[in-house]
Amino acid sequence: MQKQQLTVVVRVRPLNTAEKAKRAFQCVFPLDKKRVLLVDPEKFENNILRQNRQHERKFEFDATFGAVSNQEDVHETTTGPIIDSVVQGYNATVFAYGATGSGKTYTMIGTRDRPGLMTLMTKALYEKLDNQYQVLLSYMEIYNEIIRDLLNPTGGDLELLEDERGNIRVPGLSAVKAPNLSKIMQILQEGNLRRTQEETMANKTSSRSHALLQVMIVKNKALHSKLFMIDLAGSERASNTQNRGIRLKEGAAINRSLLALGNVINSLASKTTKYVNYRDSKLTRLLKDSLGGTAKTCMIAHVTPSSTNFEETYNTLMYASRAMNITNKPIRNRPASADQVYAEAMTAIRKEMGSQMKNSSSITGLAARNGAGGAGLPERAASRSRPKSISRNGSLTRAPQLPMIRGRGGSLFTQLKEQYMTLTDKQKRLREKLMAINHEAYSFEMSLISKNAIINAWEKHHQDKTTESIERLKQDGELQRARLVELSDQRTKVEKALKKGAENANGLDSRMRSLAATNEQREVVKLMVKMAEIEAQKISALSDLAIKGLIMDRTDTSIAKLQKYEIVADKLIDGNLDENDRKKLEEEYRVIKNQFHYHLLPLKNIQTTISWNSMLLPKINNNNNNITIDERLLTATKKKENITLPIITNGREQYQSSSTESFTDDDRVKTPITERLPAI
Ligand SMILES: Nc1ncnc2c1ncn2[C@@H]1O[C@H](COP(=O)(O)OP(=O)(O)OP(=O)(O)O)[C@@H](O)[C@H]1O
Repeated sequence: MQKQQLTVVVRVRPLNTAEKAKRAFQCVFPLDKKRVLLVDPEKFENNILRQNRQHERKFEFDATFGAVSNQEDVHETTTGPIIDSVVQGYNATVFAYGATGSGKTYTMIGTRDRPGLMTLMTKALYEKLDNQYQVLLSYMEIYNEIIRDLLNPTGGDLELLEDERGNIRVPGLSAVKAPNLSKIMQILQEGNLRRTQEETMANKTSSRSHALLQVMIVKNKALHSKLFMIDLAGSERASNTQNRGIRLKEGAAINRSLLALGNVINSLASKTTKYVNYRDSKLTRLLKDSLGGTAKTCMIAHVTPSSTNFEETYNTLMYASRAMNITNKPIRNRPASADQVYAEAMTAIRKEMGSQMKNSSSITGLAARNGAGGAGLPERAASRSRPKSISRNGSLTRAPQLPMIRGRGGSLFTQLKEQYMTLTDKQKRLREKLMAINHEAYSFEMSLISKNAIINAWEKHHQDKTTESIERLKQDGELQRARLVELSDQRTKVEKALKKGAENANGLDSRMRSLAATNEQREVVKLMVKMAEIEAQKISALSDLAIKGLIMDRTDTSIAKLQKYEIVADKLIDGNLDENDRKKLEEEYRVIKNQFHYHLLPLKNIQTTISWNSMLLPKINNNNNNITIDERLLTATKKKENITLPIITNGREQYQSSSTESFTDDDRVKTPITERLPAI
């Protein structure tokens, strides 16, 4: 188990009293150390939907734990070996997956009497590290794609940044030393109380967010290794189609991150995929340097044994079992992705080209043996010895001319072909790099536009005052600006290399065309050029998609900000507040209100923002360097921007008439929202 990169284990918790009261019975049975048996409780019922499903199914994992296994058993078998890797300097991630009430929090956090893996693993780390190492703990949650510090609840929403070495950072996230076990337990318990929770049918205190404990091991002031221990949100929420409103949004966010996590694990386990897309969710972006590479990953899938939860259990075991299959047979079981289809097509075409080239060289060889076009043979000699054949009208004619690749000319064509293919691969890698740079830069640009607008609006009206959130916006803005400068440099370099590569490819293309002596060779050249073009188009399309994804993220965040704004407005209206509290709340209200409005600005500005994609597909994109956003997206954005925000006057919420709201975007930047707010 130690050598694998991805370990998948399953834990089945005991049947609880509520389940027993409902006369639920056990439908999952651990068979031995690795296998579990799932029995369909509706076995004897005549359910048409289940007729084709197996009634009993065995699943095999790296380990299984039943009701009699305790926290130490799980730790010793599963996560204990991971600690050794972390001590050696490798990053690692352990995550608990499963439906609500299946025991994820119990395994990861546990109780005071039965501490979970977060405590046991941290304790094991302490025992193995000497005093030249420092251990720092951070505890955060991701709820609806928003990161919050669970150790500092007043810290607001946190951003994700990636430095030039690819290290992921969350500026503003607190990191504390935890000298002993009871302190770790205290941190976890307190943090957990701050987690977004809600009562579900299966669990009174169900966690609706992903909770991440990050343990950083520092040696000589440098990061030695990083360990993530994650209690994921319940997977059932992701698949519940009855959800509406907040639950629907919550489900969509959970679904998205669990799907993204699954995709990342798929790609990492595949031997053929070079590009791993971490960007689809905050969760995977955050884990970028702790999943993959030499990092160890362990998934602990959780199920309840209860017959009443059969569907969830079935889904969880299938998810875990897919992860297992990937580990054992990486290529065969991997779902076909666009990349894989492309890679396979490329291999097929290469093979085809290879055999075509072999044919042509064997013909050439024959021709050479016959003296036709043989090295050093004069053309006349070659034509003299051409074989003759009988024409339809019976007269003797010259046989069709054999390929005329002369000696060294034939091998030169092959060499050029090889060079062209190597260059195509190199261009592909450069384009992928450029795509990643574009994506990161674009998200920073959007974020900076709104940050600047909020700060300007604030400063115009409160020159002498500042708030914590404004300070944080400024600090984050500085970091983002610095990163943008770096990205811009990187982009210039990559673009230069791409341009040079394109020139070389053109040169090779013309030389190959002039050397191609047969239809087959001309066909090969055409195919290779076409393939290179398709490759460029594919990456360009992927890049546009990724940027559209960013825009969607942004609208999602704006909705979350609107919800926050509503909460503060409600407090202002309802609360029996004293003067101090009211003042504080009003300030917060203004900042959030500005945040909501200005957050949407970049979505409109985007049409005039120069695309960072210019070099991804020069031939097609050169005439139109702007990102084209599809109409639907713009209409959706417009609709959201037209939301009229209420004004709080004397503790009452009032809506402006539509005429006062009819300002242009430029007005909006110049005239901050605070200016249009009457004094409260
Ligand atoms: N292995 C176990 N042994 C004993 N009790 C357990 C075990 N696993 C879970 N439980 C109990 O089952 C209940 C639900 O567990 P828990 O809160 O850990 O579920 P969860 O998967 O984290 O749920 P949610 O996703 O809703 O947060 C808790 O009361 C917990 O103490």
